[in-house]
Amino acid sequence: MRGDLSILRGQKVSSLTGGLLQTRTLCGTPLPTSVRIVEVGPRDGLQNEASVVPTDVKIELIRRLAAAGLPNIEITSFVSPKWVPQMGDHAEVTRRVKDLGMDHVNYSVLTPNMKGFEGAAAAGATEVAVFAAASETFSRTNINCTIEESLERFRPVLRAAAERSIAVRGYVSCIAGCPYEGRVDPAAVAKVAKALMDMGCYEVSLGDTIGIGTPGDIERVIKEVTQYVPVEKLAGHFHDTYGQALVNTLTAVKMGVTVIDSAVAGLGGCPYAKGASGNVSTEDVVYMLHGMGIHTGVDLEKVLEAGRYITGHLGQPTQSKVGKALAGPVCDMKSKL
Ligand SMILES: CC(C)(COP(=O)([O-])OP(=O)([O-])OC[C@H]1O[C@@H](n2cnc3c(N)ncnc32)[C@H](O)[C@@H]1OP(=O)([O-])[O-])[C@@H](O)C(=O)NCCC(=O)NCCSC(=O)C[C@@](C)(O)CC(=O)[O-]
Repeated sequence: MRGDLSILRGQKVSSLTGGLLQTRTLCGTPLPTSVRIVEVGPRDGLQNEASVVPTDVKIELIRRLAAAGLPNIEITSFVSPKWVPQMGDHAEVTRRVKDLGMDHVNYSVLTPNMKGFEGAAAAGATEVAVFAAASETFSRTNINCTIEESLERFRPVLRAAAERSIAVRGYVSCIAGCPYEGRVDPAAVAKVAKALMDMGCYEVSLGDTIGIGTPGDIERVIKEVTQYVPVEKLAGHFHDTYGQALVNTLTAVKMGVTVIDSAVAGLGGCPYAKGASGNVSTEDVVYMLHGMGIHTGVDLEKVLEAGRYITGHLGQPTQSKVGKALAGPVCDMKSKL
């Protein structure tokens, strides 16, 4: 028997963009009224799985996430199938989401260079994401070029995207630490974030790729980055390797970040950051935000169902604390709350 989630349902936001009107507080800190969640499970979640998930399963997962009200879903990446075979069906996934009839959703795909962008555009992508890093060694390991070279590769992508009215999001990886270089200077993060904004990204997601940062680190990085990029243009992307992802999410939200990346069932990881665990789970983020009266427009029960669907397929337990709690005896307590 599952707990009664009815009090969490139906918290629709009138606008699916991040809320700027701050009416709630936490320990005296104003909080946003709404947060936009970017679901990265189908891409970040499945790129690191040992086996390649069948395209039909990916499409069904995306359908369920869209039906849960998630406004943004990152569905795949147009990278080399030799490097990341798990995303080798990128063109088919991109084409098939259009048949789902979920017009309220922005579907985005990763594109590291013009070859990726051309493939994405040919498959009908309407939003792409370019991804850089704040660490040289991670950049070389992940995308086989220096940070500067990666930015040079992105410029024509941004130009071509503008010509075709395709929106471009930017990522900066390793904002708190690098698996090869250790601690990363917030100034290095700010430099890359500013470069991505200057070339036309509509938003930059700050990725704690290896989940090593604590709230103090996240505060320092956001303070540094917001000297150059307005906080409304930032998203937080936190992995949970050290159990800090949810508290780092809260730290970002308290600092005014109103866009949070998360993955259903806490799936995720980067093939070039071995040992890093999944993203903060969408279920846990939605539970926390709704509990604080912050709207997301997401139906928690439906995300939980999507989580059960994909973990059932993968034969793995969910990494979502809420998912685990509601599958166990705690659910009886929850229904009495
Ligand atoms: C970036 C490349 C492609 C450069 O790879 P490369 O080998 O340097 O590229 P190249 O230009 O030298 O070309 C070599 C071969 O790759 C092909 N190629 C070239 N570009 C593409 C492309 N776009 N799509 C498909 N194929 C491509 C190209 O056609 C050629 O094919 P060949 O002649 O050998 O048959 C490669 O390094 C790669 O695919 N890397 C994988 C990167 C990746 O997917 N990483 C995981 C996602 S990032 C992440 O998870 C972090 C994030 C975003 O979540 C945020 C966070 O948590 O921090």
